[in-house]
Amino acid sequence: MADHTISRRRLLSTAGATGLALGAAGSAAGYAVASSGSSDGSGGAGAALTTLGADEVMFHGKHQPGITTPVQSRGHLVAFDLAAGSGRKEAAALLRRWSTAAGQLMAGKPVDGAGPDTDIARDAGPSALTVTFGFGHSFFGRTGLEKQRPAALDPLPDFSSDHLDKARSNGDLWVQIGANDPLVAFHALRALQRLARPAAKVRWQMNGFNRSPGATARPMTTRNLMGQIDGTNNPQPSDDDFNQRIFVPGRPDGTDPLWMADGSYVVVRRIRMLLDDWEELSTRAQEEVIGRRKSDGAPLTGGTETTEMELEKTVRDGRSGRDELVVPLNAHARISRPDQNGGAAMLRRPFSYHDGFDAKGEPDAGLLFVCWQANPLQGFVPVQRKLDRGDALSAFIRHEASGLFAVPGGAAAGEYVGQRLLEG
Ligand SMILES: C=CC1=C(C)c2cc3[nH]c(cc4nc(cc5[nH]c(cc1n2)c(C)c5CCC(=O)O)C(CCC(=O)O)=C4C)c(C)c3C=C
Ligand SMILES: [Fe+2]
Repeated sequence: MADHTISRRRLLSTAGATGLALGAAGSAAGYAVASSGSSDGSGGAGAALTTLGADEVMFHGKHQPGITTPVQSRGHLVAFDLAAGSGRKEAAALLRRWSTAAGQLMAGKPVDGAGPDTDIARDAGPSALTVTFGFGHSFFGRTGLEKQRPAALDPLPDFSSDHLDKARSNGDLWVQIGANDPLVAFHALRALQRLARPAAKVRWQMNGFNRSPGATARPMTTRNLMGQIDGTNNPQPSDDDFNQRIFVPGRPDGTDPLWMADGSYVVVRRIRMLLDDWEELSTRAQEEVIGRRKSDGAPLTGGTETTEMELEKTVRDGRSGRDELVVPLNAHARISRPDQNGGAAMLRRPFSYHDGFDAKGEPDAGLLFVCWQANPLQGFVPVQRKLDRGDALSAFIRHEASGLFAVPGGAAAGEYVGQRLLEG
């Protein structure tokens, strides 16, 4: 996380009054320093860009950006299919174009690979933009690279509660864009879509959001559209087994092909929330569905958000006179735990979405569930199998689209993402 992010705020503040360094940083980054004077103290001529626009994430690195990067307030998930006649050569050229553009975009620079820059992000800083690329199962057949297809990309099993739309699922290539500014995010989306031509075209696209940084008095875990604090018990980079759980080893042990070194597998699910039904429940009933308090995310057994859940704690039920578990057996946060799933764990990094209201007036809204793991068979799959069988939350959600993608390690300077696969 920290190794990817440098704060331009810090860069600009240490540049001090020299002007030269500030100007150099500003022009190298391709964003303008505010030039309009103001008499109300809100920012005068030459005021530095010191808000969240200045945050920059590095494109080159061991892992691709957008995995351990703090989740941004705006996200675009896009799948592309290679065009008829496009094979390995065209795919390699596309990944090269995309990687060059991603590096420019993440540095806040204009992109000119598909004609002049659109100017959509002009005046803005990089705003913590990240661009992440992945390969779907179908990519390998299209490019004659079947032998390089990881076993971990085998299609996910069917789950009994699935209502999947095939047209909005899977795809040859996957791109995740995240930024803390909607114009910066759309600028990247448009640039990458233009650069895809004529090799590939959009198969599906989903737009998501999270809370804006600075919207709360202190940094907090974000809330989802059911109003719950969501993300509390994610694996932390400081955990001893974090890398082992989330990333393919730097020297794959034979389970994964070499080109997946330092990569990860991402499962993407568009999960609609049945909000009209959910909002009929009392707060207490909603809390029992999850097993945590809505107000502060603490387990129902007490404490604060980070207090360990007491799975065996009981309370005497006034009506039946029996001792009942405080956290019900089918509570979502109980049954999704690693210790209830043979150690299976994943890094959840979702965006909320809202695509308007349907003919019945119900919101088409929910979670673009994005989770990362070294192996989906030791992450998403066993947990979703368990949830599919008996999650109290199931009555209030519907899985509508699904994707599984292999996300290779980060590109070194001068390299493009996937080069070891496409030129190996
Ligand atoms: C298969 C994996 C999971 C799906 C699909 C999923 C959907 C989903 N989850 C919420 C809300 C919450 N989930 C919480 C915890 C949690 N969820 C999963 C997995 C899936 N969730 C895991 C592994 C965990 C962590 C369990 C643990 O170790 O404690 C929580 C509690 C707070 C937290 O830890 O984040 C909430 C709230 C929704 C709304 C949803 C689908 C729309
Ligand atoms: Fe969950």
